[in-house]
Amino acid sequence: MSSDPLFSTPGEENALYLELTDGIPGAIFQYILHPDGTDQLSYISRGCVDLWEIEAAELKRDPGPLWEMILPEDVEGLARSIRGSAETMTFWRHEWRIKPASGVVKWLSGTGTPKQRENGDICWNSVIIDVTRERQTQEALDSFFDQRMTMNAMVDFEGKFVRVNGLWETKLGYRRDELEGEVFIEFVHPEDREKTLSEAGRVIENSEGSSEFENRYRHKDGFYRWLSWSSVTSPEAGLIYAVAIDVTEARIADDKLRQAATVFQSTVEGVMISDLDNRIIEVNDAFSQITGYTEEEAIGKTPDLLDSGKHDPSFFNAIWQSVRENGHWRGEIWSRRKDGSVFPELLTISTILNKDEPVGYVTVFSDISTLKAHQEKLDYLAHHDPLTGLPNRLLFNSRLQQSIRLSERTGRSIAVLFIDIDRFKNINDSMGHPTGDELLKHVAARLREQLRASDTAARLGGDEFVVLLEDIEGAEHAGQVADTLMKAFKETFAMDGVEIGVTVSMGISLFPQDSNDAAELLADADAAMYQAKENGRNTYAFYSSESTARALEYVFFENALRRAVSDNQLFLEYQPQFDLEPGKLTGMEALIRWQHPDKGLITPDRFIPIAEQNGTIRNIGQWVLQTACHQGKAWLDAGLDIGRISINVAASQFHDENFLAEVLAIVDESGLPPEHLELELTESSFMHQPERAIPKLHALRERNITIAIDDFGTGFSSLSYLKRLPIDKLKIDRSFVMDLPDDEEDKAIVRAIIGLGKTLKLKTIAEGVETEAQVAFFKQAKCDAQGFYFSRPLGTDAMDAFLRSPQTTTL
Ligand SMILES: Nc1nc2c(ncn2[C@@H]2O[C@@H]3COP(=O)(O)O[C@H]4[C@@H](O)[C@H](n5cnc6c(=O)[nH]c(N)nc65)O[C@@H]4COP(=O)(O)O[C@H]3[C@H]2O)c(=O)[nH]1
Repeated sequence: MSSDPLFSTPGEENALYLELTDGIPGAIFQYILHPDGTDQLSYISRGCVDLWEIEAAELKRDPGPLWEMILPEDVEGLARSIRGSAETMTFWRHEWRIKPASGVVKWLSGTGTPKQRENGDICWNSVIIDVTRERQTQEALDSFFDQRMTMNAMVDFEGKFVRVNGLWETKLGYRRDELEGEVFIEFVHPEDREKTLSEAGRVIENSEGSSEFENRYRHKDGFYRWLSWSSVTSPEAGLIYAVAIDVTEARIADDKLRQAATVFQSTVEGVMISDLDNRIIEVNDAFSQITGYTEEEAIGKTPDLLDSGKHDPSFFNAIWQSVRENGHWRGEIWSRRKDGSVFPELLTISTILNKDEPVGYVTVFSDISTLKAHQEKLDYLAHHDPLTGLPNRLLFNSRLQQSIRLSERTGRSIAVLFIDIDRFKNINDSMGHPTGDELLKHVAARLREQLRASDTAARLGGDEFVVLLEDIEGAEHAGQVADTLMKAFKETFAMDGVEIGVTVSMGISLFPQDSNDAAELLADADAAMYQAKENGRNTYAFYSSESTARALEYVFFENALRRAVSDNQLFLEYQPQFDLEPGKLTGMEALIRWQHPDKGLITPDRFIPIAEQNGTIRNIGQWVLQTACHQGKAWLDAGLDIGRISINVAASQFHDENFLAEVLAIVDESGLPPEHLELELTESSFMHQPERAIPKLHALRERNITIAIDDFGTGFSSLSYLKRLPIDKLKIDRSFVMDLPDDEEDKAIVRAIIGLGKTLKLKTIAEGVETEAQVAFFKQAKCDAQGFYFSRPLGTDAMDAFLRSPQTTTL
C-alpha cells in the first residue's frame, strides 16, 4: 500500500479504504491460490453480505462456502477460468451463478489481475459484482432477437452479417453459420442491390432515422422471396439492426389483384360481381357498354335488371341450381339492354369462394348477336340449297330422322317421295344451264305450293327433289299427294316468254311399312323412282308391291265407288240378333255388300273407309238407309216380326249437318215405324264433339229411333259422357267376344261392360258369337247376342225365309 499525501495518517488512510471498499457496489476481495491447489481468502469487503448473504467473519478466510453456493454446472467453468488466468498470468474475467441462502439465483461477474508471490502463491485482487439484472436484460434481448415472428439481423458497417435469428433458415434455407460473417448484399436480388445499398448508406449516415423498404433475397434453392425491411443504426456499436418480414405471398396476391383489376377493366366481356343475395356490387366498363347501364345504375340491383322476359322462372331456377351444385353455369341467354333491345349473350356464372365458402358470384358475358346472326346464316347455308332455297340433303335427313322418332311414338305413317324431272338433261343441254337452273327454281316453287306447311320439300342435287310427308294415313294418302303433284306438273312453266312443260317420275317409300331407317327410306324411294322411270316415266311407283296394290286399290275404289250406287252394285245382307233368355229374335243388323262386276264381292271393311275419305259415304249411307227402311216396311207389311233393323252409321256420315234431316225424311218416306229402326254409331262419332252430337241423338230418340254404340270398348269413351248420352244399347266388340269364355281378361272386360249397361239402364248385345260356350256365357249374363252361331248375314231372300220359318223367331 503506497502512502499518499492526501492522507494525513496511515490509520486515516486505512479507514478511508475500508469505507470505500464497503461502500462500492459488489465485493472486493483478495483471493490466493496456493501452489498445492488449495485456496484462501485473505480479504473480503462487506459487500459479501449483499452478494453471498454471508458475513465476512463467517468465512474465516475460507472460500469453501462461496464455492458451495455456485450452481453445479458453473463450478467447472469458474475453476477453469481461474486456472487459466493463473497459468497465463493474464487478467481474469468470468461470470457465473450462485444460489445463496435466500434461494434466489444471482449472476456474478468477477475481474482481477493475478500477481505471483515469492512463495509461489498467486494472488488476485478482485472485484465481484452482481450482474443478474444485466444478464436478465441480455437474455430478454437475446430471446427477443431470436423470436421467430420477424427475420432479425445485425449487420456491421462493412456490410457483414454479425448475427441473424433462426427464421432466416426457415424462410431462406440458410443456417446461421452460413450467413454470419457473409456480406449481406450478396444475397440480395441483383436488381434490388443498388436500392438496398443506398438505403443502408442512408441509415448509417442518419443514425437518428430508420429505413423501411422492400427487396428480394435469394433462397438457398435459388428463388427469391420478398422481404420488407425496417432498420436502425447504432453508431456506437457500429451495427445496423434490421428487422424483416416475408411479404412474398402478399406481393403475389397484390400482383394478382393488380392483374385481375387490369383484366376486369380492360376485358371486352361484361363482368358483374354480385354478393350472395345476388345484389350487384361491381361491374366493369364493358358491362356498361354492352347493357347501357352505368356502374351507379347497376350497383345494388339484382341481375333482374337485364331480364329479357324471354325465359320462364324454371330456366333461371335450373341455372342457379347448377351454380349451387357445380359452382358454375355456362350457356346462352337472352338479356335486355337499358334501351329495351333484347340480345343474346354467352354467359358464365361462377361462385366466388373464400376458403371454400361461397361469398358471391362473378358473371362474365359477351354479346353474341353478331355471332348468332353469322351462325344462323352459316346454318342456313349449311342446310339449304342455294339455288332453290329448299332444304338440302342434310336438313332433309335430319327432319326425316326426327319425324321417324316422332311417328314411332304416335304410330302414324310417313312417306318419302323421290322426284326426278324426266329428261331434264335434254332441257339443260338444249336450252342452256341458266334456263335449267331457272326451271329448277320454278319446280321447287311449284312443289312448295302443293304441299302442306308441315311437309318438307328438299333438293338433293341436280334435278332430284324429295318430299317428306308426315302424319299420313298410309299408302293411299301418299298416292293421293303423288297424284296431286303429277297434276300440278301438267301445267307448263312460263320462263322468259317460253313455255316449258315437264313431267316427273316419283318413287314412294313408307314408314313403317318399308323401313324405319332414314337412309333406307330415301334409298327405297330412289329405287321406286327408277321403277317409275321404267314404267314409262310421268308416273309414280311405290317401293313395296303391297303399297302399290293399296294405292292402286285406293285409286280404283275412289273412282268405282262413285258409280257403285248408280250402277246398282250395292246390296244389303241382314244378320239376326237375339235375346237369349227366353231366346227370341229382337232384330237384325243390315250389312252392306258391294258386288263389283270385275272385282267380285267386296266387304265393307275395304271400301267404307275410302268412302268416308272421298265423301261418297253420304250417298252410300242414304242408299243403305232407304233400302233397309223399305225392306223393313215390306216385311212388316207381310206380317213378319222383324224387331228392329239396325243400320251402321259412319262417323263422318253422322257429323254431316244434313244427317238428321235426311234420316227422318227417309224414315217418313219409307213408312217404317221409327221404333223399328236402330242406328249403330261408333264411340268416335260423339266422343270428339259430344256437345254437337247430343242434340242430334235427342232428336232421334224423340222419334223413337234406338241408338246403339257399336264396337263398344275399343274406343276411349269417357264414362261421364256416357251417362249423359241419350243412348239405348252397347254393342260389345267382337274382339272381346272371340276368346270367350276362356280368356279371363276378356271375360272381366265383357262382364264390366254388361255391368255398366245395367247400371246405366242400357241394353247390351254381343257381336261375333260363334260357340255354344259363348251363347251360354251371354245367356247367363243376360246379354243379347248376334253371330255366326245363330246365322251368318243373309241376303234379302234368305232373311225373308228365315223370318218366315217358325223356329227362328224363338231359339
Ligand atoms: N268372324 C265373325 N264375324 C261376324 C260374326 N257375326 C257377324 N260378323 C261380322 O262382323 C261385322 C259386324 O259388323 P260391324 O261390327 O258393325 O262392322 C261393320 C261395320 O262397321 C261396317 N259396315 C257394314 N255395313 C255398313 C253400312 O251399311 N254402313 C256403314 N257405315 N258401315 C258398315 O263394316 C264392318 C264390317 O262388316 P262385315 O264385313 O259385314 O262384318 C260384320 C259381320 O259380318 C261372327 O260370328 N264371326
